[in-house]
Order: sequence, then structure tokens, then C-alpha cells
Amino acid sequence: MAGSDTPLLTCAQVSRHFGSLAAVDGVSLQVMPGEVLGIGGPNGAGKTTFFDVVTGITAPSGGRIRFDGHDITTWGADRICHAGVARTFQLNAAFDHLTVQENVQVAAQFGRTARRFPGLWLSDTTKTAVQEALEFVGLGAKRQMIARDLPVLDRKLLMIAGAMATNPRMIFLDEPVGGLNTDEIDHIQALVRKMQARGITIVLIEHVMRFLLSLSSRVIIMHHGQVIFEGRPDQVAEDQTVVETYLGKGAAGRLKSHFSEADHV
Ligand SMILES: Nc1ncnc2c1ncn2[C@@H]1O[C@H](COP(=O)(O)OP(=O)(O)OP(=O)(O)O)[C@@H](O)[C@H]1O
Repeated sequence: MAGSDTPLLTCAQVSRHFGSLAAVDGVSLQVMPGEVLGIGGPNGAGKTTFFDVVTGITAPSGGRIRFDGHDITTWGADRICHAGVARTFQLNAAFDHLTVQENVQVAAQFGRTARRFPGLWLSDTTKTAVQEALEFVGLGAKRQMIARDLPVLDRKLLMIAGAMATNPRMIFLDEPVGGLNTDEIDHIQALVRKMQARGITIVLIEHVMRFLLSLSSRVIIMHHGQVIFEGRPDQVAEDQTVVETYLGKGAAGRLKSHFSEADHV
């Protein structure tokens, strides 16, 4: 088990090639227990592919991945999830025709432990996990709604509820506030803080920089499959390479004034 000074996740020279394209190209990083690590970068930088590799959706072409002392490089997505790593997706990933509660039941049933037998007979522990996850994200009152009828924010919350129902130690959130308005972004921000307060280690991808920078204790910027920046949130807009390849001068200027105002609050 990882202690507080031992990385929970270690990636060493991780890569994923699609033919001649190196979507992820030699990424090495560590994530400490309890940390919120933010990942940014332009479209096509390899952020989602990196998540896919670490969570076992796709196999790495090279490198090693360790989670909580185990080498998980060759593990499948189910085994990685059972070990305590959950994730959400950029696009909606629910069973549209099932209810909110049924969606979370599927996650709780198959995401917590390996099932020897098929079927949806739910133990009391699983039922409790489902109710707790629904209440945690605030979807308790909508448990009987059909997933396809949910508005965008609730669909995002449903994915988070599914992830929470697997009892994770670490969660990967892929663009959790993409397409949301300012109030909805604040709502998700509060929820991420609540996850962190529970001791869950968080890695998140986001293009909404204020969200990314205010939540993260450390930030990585990727470009062409590689890490081009690693540092504190307030250093991101100061980095010339990041400004040129990703932020642009306008956004960098706004972020700098955001941080200098925050210094004076
Ligand atoms: N299954 C695949 N087959 C071929 N190429 C792929 C595949 N998945 C991703 N890619 C390519 O890999 C590169 C990285 O894509 P990825 O989705 O990881 O980027 P990203 O940083 O998450 O982008 P965005 O911010 O737009 O979500 C892109 O050029 C993409 O087209």
C-alpha cells in the first residue's frame, strides 16, 4: 500500500502508437496520494489516450505503469477498476435506456470486484454503495429517471456516480465540465473538492483553464504526446512554450491577472 510519501501511480516512459502516430510519446509522471493533478493541452495532444492506457482501455505500446505497488501495465480495464482506479469519459457513457439507479447498479456490481457469475443479483453492500454514490453526486431524487432524459450536467454527475460506486482510491476525470455553464462548472468543482476531501486521488483533463488551475495542486501540459510543462497552476501562464503552443497570449494574460487578483484577496 502506498504511504503518503510514496506515489500512488507511477508512469515510466509510457507510450501508445497508432500506426506511425505516437499519440502518447514517452510520458513519465508520478501522482501522490490525495493529490489533484490537472492535465491540459491542445486538441489531439494525447490526453485521453494517456487516460485510456492507464485505465486499461487500450494497451500501451511501451513503458511501465505502477499503481499502489502493483505493475498494472498489462492489466485489463476491469482488473484496474477492481484495484481502485475509476474514470469518467469525455462523452456521455451511460446506458441510455436504463434508469439513473440501474446505471449506477451496473457500475457498483461490476466495478468493485470480479464477478464469477453473470446477472444482477445485488448484495446489501452493493445496494448501499449505489445509494451512497447517488446521494454523493446529488442524483438521489432522480434515481428513477431514464438516463437519456437527463440534462447535460446530470449526465456528467451520473458518470461520476458510477465511478464513485466502484469505491475508487483514484479517479480519472476526462473533461468533467466540457459543455457546462458557469454555475454548473462551480457545481462540479465543489464535487471534485468533496471527492478530494474523501481522500480520493484525482487526475483530471480539462480545457476550461480556471477550473483546471483552481482545483489542481500540480499541472501537466501535453503536446504531441509529450509532457511539455509540469509545475504549479500559477506557473502555467508564465511558461513561454505553453503560451505559444496552447494558451495564446490573450488567455495567458487573463490567467495571470486571475492569479495576481487571487494573491490580493
Ligand atoms: N483509436 C485511435 N486510432 C487512431 N488514432 C487515434 C485513436 N485514438 C486517438 N487517436 C489519435 O491520437 C491523437 C491523440 O488523441 P487524444 O484523443 O488522446 O487527444 P486529446 O489530447 O485527448 O484531445 P482532445 O483535447 O481533443 O480530447 C490524435 O491525433 C487522435 O486522432
